[in-house]
Amino acid sequence: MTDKIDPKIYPTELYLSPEKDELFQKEPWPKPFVFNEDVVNVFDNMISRSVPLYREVLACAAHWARAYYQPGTKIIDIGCSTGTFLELIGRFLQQPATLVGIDNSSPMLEKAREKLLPIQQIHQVELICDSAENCSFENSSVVIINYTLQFLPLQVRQKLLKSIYQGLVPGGLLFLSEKVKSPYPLFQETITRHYEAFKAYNGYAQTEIERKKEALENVLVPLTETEQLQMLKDSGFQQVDSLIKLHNFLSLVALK
Ligand SMILES: C[S@@+](CC[C@H](N)C(=O)[O-])C[C@H]1O[C@@H](n2cnc3c(N)ncnc32)[C@H](O)[C@@H]1O
Ligand SMILES: O=C(O)C(=O)C[C@]1(C(=O)O)C=C[C@@H](O)C=C1
Repeated sequence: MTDKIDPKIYPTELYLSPEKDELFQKEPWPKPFVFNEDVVNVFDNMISRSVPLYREVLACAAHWARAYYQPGTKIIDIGCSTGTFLELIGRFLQQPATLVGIDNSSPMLEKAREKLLPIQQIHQVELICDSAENCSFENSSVVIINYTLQFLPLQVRQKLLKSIYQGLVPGGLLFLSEKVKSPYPLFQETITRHYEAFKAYNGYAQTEIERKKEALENVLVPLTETEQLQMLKDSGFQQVDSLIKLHNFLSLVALK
């Protein structure tokens, strides 16, 4: 017999701060793009208006995290930003756990600390202000890395994925979301236009879209989906699958 279907397994309510992202409307805007205090103050609004299916991706990550979490191990969110995923999984998990957030931006972690106060009554929460490359992932059964690997230097990405693989317990899960690019220039052009229309639909003016695109050049460096999959396989993950893709944003799962 299959388990009873739990409607609560489909969480969609995220704890997002309402401050509107108007950063690229006037000088000075963050160029090159950086996760400084100005960005942090509007980050929840920025990411939820800039990443297609952001809510669905986090809900999906929470579902997979709950399914693969092993008692006595850690759930680690790399590039946890303001703690939105950790807050969601904290509400959603059925047993107390150790939830670890890693981010190298201290203003991000200040926001996260505030957001995560309520769930600390149930879970042990650890926030680490450091570069992911310097961290250990030992005794983790779930590692989430959403929209963060894309900001790391190319030569560091594979090393980080290998270190995550080493730290995961057997049966542990990696959930990875990234901005990707098409290997075909014509498709890339069409996808970009559609993505920019998505941003415009979410209230960004053309100038804001163009300024941010310029600010992100050489800061956010996307790979192709094939390259992402290969990197995961080369890091030791043998069972890798894609879950969500819209425009140039992709979510994958990989099992140890
Ligand atoms: C786009 S945000 C991630 C969004 C978040 N995962 C979410 O789903 O809401 C990228 C985050 O990665 C952090 N970051 C960038 N480089 C990092 C590194 N080398 N180590 C740790 N965190 C890093 C940034 O400070 C930022 O908070
Ligand atoms: O690619 C873009 O234009 C985006 O705005 C995407 C993106 C991301 O994927 O992280 C870039 C920077 C911010 O962190 C929020 C969203």
